Amino acid sequence: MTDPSQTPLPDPAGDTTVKHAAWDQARYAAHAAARPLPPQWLPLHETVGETLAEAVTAMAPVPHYSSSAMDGWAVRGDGPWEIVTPQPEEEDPRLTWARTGDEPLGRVKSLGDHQATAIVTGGLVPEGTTAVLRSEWGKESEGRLRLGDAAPAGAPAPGDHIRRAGEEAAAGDVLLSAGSRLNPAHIAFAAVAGQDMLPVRRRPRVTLLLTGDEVDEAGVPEPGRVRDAFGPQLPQFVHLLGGHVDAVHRLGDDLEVLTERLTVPETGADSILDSRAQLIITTGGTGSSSVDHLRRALADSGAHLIVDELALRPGHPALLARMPEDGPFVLGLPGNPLAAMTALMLLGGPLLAGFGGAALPPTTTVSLTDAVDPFKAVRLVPGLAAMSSAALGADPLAAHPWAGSPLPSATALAYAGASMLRGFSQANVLLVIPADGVPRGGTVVAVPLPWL
Ligand SMILES: Nc1nc2c(c(=O)[nH]1)N[C@H]1C(S)=C(S)[C@@H](COP(=O)(O)OP(=O)(O)OC[C@H]3O[C@@H](n4cnc5c(N)ncnc54)[C@H](O)[C@@H]3O)O[C@H]1N2
Ligand code: MOO
Repeated sequence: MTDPSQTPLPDPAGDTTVKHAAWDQARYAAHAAARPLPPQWLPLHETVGETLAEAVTAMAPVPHYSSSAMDGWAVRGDGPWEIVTPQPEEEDPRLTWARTGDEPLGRVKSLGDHQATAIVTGGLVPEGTTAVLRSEWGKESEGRLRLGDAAPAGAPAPGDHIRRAGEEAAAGDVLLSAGSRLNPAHIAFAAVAGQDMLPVRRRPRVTLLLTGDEVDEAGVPEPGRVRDAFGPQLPQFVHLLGGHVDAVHRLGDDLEVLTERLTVPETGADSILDSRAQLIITTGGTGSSSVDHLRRALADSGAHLIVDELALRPGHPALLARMPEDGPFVLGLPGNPLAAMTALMLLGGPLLAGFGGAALPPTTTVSLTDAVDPFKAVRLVPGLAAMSSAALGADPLAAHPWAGSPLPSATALAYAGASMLRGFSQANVLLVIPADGVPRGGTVVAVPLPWL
């Protein structure tokens, strides 16, 4: 396999800056920088799509009582059976006294030999019940129940149509494991197992600062202006990576405004140093022109640079910093749209996973359907891989390097310039293409996009 980075990984505890980080150094340093936030308990209906922080166990046996699976009769022993009916609750005279006559009379609590009592699906079976006879197979007359003509020989077999308490799970059984991405089926099962709230990974609060005087929010812009590629999608992209965007500010290109936004003290409803914001993502202004102010604003505010530029294209001016005194992290995404997306994947994804206490998001290995030309630097190229998310985390080369199983194939997509989105719009991975290029059939690392 062609591995473009043989450089040592940074010390996560170090106070150093990784300059010109290789793709894997960037991921590692960003992941190691975040301290996991404590899990958050949410009501069941708010947990779909969230990641379970701890295993979920059954609060009680599932099902928690033995019940009938059919409408019919609970019976004990062989027929014919004497039909018994519910009697008033004699122990409590107030219940008998208050009855109007139409109300149900409680239930038959136990059956003697050759007794039966009517039961509906889901009904609690009386003690001593040996089977449930479904309504189609029984015939009632003069207080007795017999097998009808439709009943097969031997019906009902012992245990027929009884859902036994605990047959699905015992109390304390692990039903869902930590790290599961919760779907509606998980929630339904947790509910019947008696859970009301689930512990999920906390999503760090993210503030977006979108810079650029030339950016329009709608329509087709005049020449010289650009349509905003970030505002409409970055909150959702951040959500897919494990964060929650709760504030978006558009700043234009102004050093003072940017510095103020990065450093306003923790007062006022509009503050971005509000204790809820763990990460500030900026777009644009990472360069060194007269209208690019991010680096200056960070230096003026005493921020520490964790990653200073990436040794690849597009995305090279990206940075990851931290405001002083354990303030928020600052992820500086370049203004070029594809450069911003590659930097978000290499720095933002791992950082947000680290906040959630999750492992570094896996990469995988793919084999290229076509050759890719050399370039002056390592490139991240949008790619379309013939694989599903099920294959992730099970990189065939990493798991079984000796097995020689076929790798998923991937195609490097065209329109992959730093300012372009056409290739990215068709991609499900970012391919790490070494500067030497790759021959047809060559293997490369693929960084899965969160919609793979
Ligand atoms: N002399 C040099 N110039 C540039 C270099 C360099 O090394 N030397 N690097 C180039 C690379 S690579 C990148 S990436 C960009 C970095 O740009 P900035 O982060 O400073 O971003 P801006 O200058 O503000 O904008 C760049 C480009 O992106 C467009 N942009 C900005 N915001 C948006 C948005 N919300 N939606 C769509 N497009 C946006 C902006 O209009 C510019 O076209 O610098 C290169 N230059
Ligand atoms: O590296 Mo720039 O970030 O090519 O787009």
